[in-house]
Amino acid sequence: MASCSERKQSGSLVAKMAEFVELLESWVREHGGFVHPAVGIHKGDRGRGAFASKDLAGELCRLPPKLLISEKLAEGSMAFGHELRMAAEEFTAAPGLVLLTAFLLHEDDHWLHSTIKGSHLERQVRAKRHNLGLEFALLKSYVGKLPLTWEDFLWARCIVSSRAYSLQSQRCLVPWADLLNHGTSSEVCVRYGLEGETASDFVMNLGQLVPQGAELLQSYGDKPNATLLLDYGFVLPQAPPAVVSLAFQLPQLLETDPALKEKKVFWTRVSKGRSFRKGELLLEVDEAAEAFLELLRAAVVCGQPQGSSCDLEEKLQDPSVEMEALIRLQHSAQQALGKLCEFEGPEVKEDWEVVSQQNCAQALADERCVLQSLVARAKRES
Ligand SMILES: C[S@@+](CC[C@H](N)C(=O)[O-])C[C@H]1O[C@@H](n2cnc3c(N)ncnc32)[C@H](O)[C@@H]1O
Repeated sequence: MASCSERKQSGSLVAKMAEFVELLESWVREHGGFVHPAVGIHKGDRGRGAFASKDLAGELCRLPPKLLISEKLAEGSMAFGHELRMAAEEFTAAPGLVLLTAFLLHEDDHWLHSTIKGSHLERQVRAKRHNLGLEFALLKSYVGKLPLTWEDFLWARCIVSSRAYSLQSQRCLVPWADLLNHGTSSEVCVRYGLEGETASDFVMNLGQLVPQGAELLQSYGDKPNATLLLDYGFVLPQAPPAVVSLAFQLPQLLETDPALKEKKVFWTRVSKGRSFRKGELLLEVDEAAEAFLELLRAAVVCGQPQGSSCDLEEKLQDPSVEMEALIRLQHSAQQALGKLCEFEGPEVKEDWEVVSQQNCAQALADERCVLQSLVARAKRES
C-alpha cells in the first residue's frame, strides 16, 4: 500500500504533468498547430501515452514546419553547425542525430561567435573545439574509471597546452620553470634545455645580467596572436603576422578540351590532392601567399584554351597568367575582408571577458592587416 505521503507525491506529479501537457498544447495552437482536444495524455499500462477520451477519427494533430526542429535548423542556428555537419557526415552514420543533439545542448550564441564570424580565427576556434571533443572522447574511452567531466578535461588540457615544454620531441611539465611568462625575442633573457651527464636535467640559464626588478621572461615560440590566444589566452601588441583563410574555386575543366588529360594530371600535381567541397577550398594563407598563388596560376592555366601539345608548366611563367592570378588573389582577399566584421563586442562585466574581447579584437586586427597587405600587393604587382 502506498503511504499517504507517497500518494500525495504521485498526485502532485500527475497534476504537474497535466499542467505541462496543457502548456504544450496551447503553445502548439498559438503557433498555428492543431491537437485534437479529445486526446488525453496520461499514464496507462505502457507508461505515459495518448488516449482517446471519446470516439476519434480523422486528423489527430498538425504541426506546421516552424514548430519542427529539423537538422537544417540545427545546422543553421549554431555557429559551428556547418562544420559539425561536415565532420558528422565523415565520422558517424547518423549526422542528423548529431546535429539535433548539439542543438539541444548548445547555449545561446555567445558574443564571441558573432564577433569572430567569417574570420580565420573562427575556423581555428572551431577546429580546436572539434579536436578537443575528439580528445575528450578518446580519454573517456581509456580512463573509464575516472569521473571525467568536460570541465575537468578542459582544465587539465589548458594546463598542459599553456605550461608543457617540448624537450627532445617529448612534451613535459616542468615544475617552477613554468612560472615564467612569455616575452618577445628582444625581451627574453632565459634559455633552457636538457643538460648534465645524461642530458636529462632541465636547466634554465640567464644569458645576460638581469637588472633588479626586471621580469624574467622565456619564449613560448614565435607564434601569431591567434595561436597565442588559443593556446595561452593572451596576445601581444606586436606578434608575427597572422594567417588568414582565402577561398579558392576549383577550375572548370571542359570535357571537350583537347588538353583535358594533361590538365588533369597537371592539376592533380599542383593541387597536391587537396579536397574541394562543392568546388571550393578554404586555404590557410600566410603573408607571402605563395602556395595560394601557385594554385591560382595553375587554375588560370587550366582555364585557358590550349593545343593538346601545350606545355602547361611553361605557361605558369607567362606574365599574363601572373597578372590574372594576382587579380584573383586581390578578389579573394577583398572577399575575406568583407567577411570580417567590425569588432563590436557587447558590454561585458567580468574582467576575463573584457580581456578576452580585447584579445579577440587584436587577433582580428592582425588578420585584417594581412588581408589588406595582400590586396595592396596584388594591386601593386598586377
Ligand atoms: C606557463 S604560464 C606562465 C606563468 C603564469 N603567469 C602563472 O601565473 O603561473 C603561461 C600563462 O601565463 C600567462 N602569460 C604568459 N606570458 C604572458 C604575456 N606575455 N602576457 C600575458 N600573459 C602571459 C598566460 O595566462 C599563459 O597562459
